[in-house]
Amino acid sequence: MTAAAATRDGSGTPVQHWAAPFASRPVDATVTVPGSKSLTNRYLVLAALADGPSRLRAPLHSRDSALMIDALRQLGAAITEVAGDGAFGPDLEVVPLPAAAAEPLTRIDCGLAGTVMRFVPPLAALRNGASVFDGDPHARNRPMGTIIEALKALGVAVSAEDGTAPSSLPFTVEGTGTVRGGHLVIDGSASSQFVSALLLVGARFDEGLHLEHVGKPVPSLDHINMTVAVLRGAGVSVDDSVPNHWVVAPGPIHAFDQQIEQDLSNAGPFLAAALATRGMVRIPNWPAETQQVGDLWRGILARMGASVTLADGVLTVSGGPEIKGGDFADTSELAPTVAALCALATGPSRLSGIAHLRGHETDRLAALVAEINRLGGDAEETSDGLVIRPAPLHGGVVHSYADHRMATAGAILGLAVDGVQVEDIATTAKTMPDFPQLWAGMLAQDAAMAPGPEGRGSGAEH
Ligand SMILES: O=C(O)C1=C[C@@H](OP(=O)(O)O)[C@@H](O)[C@H](O)C1
Ligand SMILES: C=C(OP(=O)(O)O)C(=O)O
Repeated sequence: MTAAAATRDGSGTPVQHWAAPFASRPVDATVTVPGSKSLTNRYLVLAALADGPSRLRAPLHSRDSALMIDALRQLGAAITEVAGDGAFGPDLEVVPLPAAAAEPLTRIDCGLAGTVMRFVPPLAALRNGASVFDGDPHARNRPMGTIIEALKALGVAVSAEDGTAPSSLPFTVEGTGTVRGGHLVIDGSASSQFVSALLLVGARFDEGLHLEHVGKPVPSLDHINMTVAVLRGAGVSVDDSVPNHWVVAPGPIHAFDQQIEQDLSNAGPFLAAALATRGMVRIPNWPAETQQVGDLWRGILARMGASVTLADGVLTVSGGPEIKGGDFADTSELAPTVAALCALATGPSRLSGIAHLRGHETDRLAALVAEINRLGGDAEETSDGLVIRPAPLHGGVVHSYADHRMATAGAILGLAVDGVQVEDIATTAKTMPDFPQLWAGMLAQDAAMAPGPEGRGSGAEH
């Protein structure tokens, strides 16, 4: 690792800084990124509930997928790594959860993974035993009330160790092996993952599930559409024809053999590098059709002034003479990357429809404002997003708040602003353990990185 400096975190532990490579010339690179977090963790859950053994080809191997694998193993699934063709690690074979015999208490570590803390508790309700859920310190701040209340409304006991009614981690799910299901009303406005979590298991409820959302709009609808698509692919009948209603018929979830698409959201920082350096980045194997929110990059980056083409499965993005600001609504998990580009834009930008980012890995709206402004930028929070105006940026430390997307946002800024250091780049392991190496590899293809006073240009952490 190129450790330019270190500060200490709240417990006094030194936190290393990563000297973000500064690009003295345009990048010109072809990049492949690891498998999709959202697809990997959905297919792992479905495989654990399926009617036979399943295989995931080219899945993501990262902290979030490892947490999901561990959680499903705790619940009784057998998951083994088998050699495959993926460039980023082995395939996975999954033997589903056994039928519900009485099982001893188990503990599930959710880390900071929203997919684990939201998707696994409903599964634990189908287990005949108690499961204790907890996670990283910040995980205890993430919204969980909707899933806890949903389970209780379904007749599943959820308790806290001190006997109080929990509204966040930690809590215990007292599974009995079966859930009746039926009509369930929730408020899914704090996270689409509440809806996805319940839909993923709904077919295994005795009466299936008619899920109804009431309240402010559910965010990140692309992720719910992804859930519906993977369920249908496994033979589950889902009716989503009425807005805010999803009807999952009871029945088997069929075992599958599934290739996992690369993570198009994580392709974002690399595509952003084309704009930040006025260069060109190509991503092969871009799916022709996908439910991933990252497919929105094609429109977003074009509106920011890039030339974007998708031909023969290769997405090519070329940066223009300037990065254009604009209005960007409902960018979901893409927002930190969009915000980093907006901080480099020549005109003002407004990001909206992302109030729920306050409940992500960190309060992303506050974190983006603090870190962009720390580098001399001009960002402010609105009720449901951000306003970012052009301002000359200077070097400094970008804090990552244990948030992988804050760290990669810092890397993007560092391409265009000399002297940026990113605190705790290793936090990118949440969804992309190889990020420092992939970033360095992208830049090495250009072989024109500016050597700087603190070892600029190596970029990789070892
Ligand atoms: O279901 C999923 O895989 C995800 C849903 C979204 O959550 P929110 O609806 O909380 O934004 C997204 O931001 C997250 O990164 C992944
Ligand atoms: C919000 C995110 O993650 P999680 O799945 O933990 O909610 C994210 O990856 O941007």
